[in-house]
Amino acid sequence: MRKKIVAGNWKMNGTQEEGQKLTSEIVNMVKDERVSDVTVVLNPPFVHASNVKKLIGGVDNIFLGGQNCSDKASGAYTGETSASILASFGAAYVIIGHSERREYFAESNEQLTEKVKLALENGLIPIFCCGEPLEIREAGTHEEYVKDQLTESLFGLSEADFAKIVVAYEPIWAIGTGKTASSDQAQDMHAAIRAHLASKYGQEIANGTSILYGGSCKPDNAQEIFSKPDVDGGLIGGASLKSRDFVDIIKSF
Ligand SMILES: O=C(CO)COP(=O)(O)O
Repeated sequence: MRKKIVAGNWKMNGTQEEGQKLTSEIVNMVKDERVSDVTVVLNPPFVHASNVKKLIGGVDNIFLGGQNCSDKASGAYTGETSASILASFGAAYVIIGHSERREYFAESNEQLTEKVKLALENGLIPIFCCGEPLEIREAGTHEEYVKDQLTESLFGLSEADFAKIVVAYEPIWAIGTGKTASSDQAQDMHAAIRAHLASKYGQEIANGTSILYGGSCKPDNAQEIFSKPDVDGGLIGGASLKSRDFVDIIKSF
């Protein structure tokens, strides 16, 4: 059985007070409503790490994650946060290769490989993002595009390392646009991704890899998307900033 995961990506949102309120509300709802069969990951801006870690303290299925980490281990890289620093604050996951990082910070597939390696060396589980822009979807070459992203960043990993990776498919045209992929579009891509992983790492590892969908996932479409056989959860942006919506998405399996 693959792990079911719902991860909230707060992006660059939330004051200290807002982050604490949001986290407390999510923790209370998850406890009160006995949501225990889904792994929940909160990925706040780095400075929230201690507060969030403290607040999720007693709940077994809620974890702290980062939205990014450096491709360097340590040193004079002003403004960066390393995988080891993140791990020392109690993080268990880290998002790597989000399309906003690729686009606005020009992150290359090679740099993402370094980030993945450092995350793994420090005991963090990478949530590796892939996904195509609109023009690629319209040209009908989206499967090749996404497969290439995975091949270039991940296929140098050993089997043991690859088996720890979580993949998130986020079509760029669906992020923050209110335009979600249909559940069939998500399923088709997730199945293609799994087949691609199997071609390199074998069916058993591919079958054990959780593949999350991201892009305008909301309480009213999550159930339909999560019902698909190759969709193992979601990476949630906007709706992860509203505790009720986020927990309703978690409960959509
Ligand atoms: O980018 C996303 C999560 O990483 C998705 O964002 P939205 O849910 O706001 O579309």
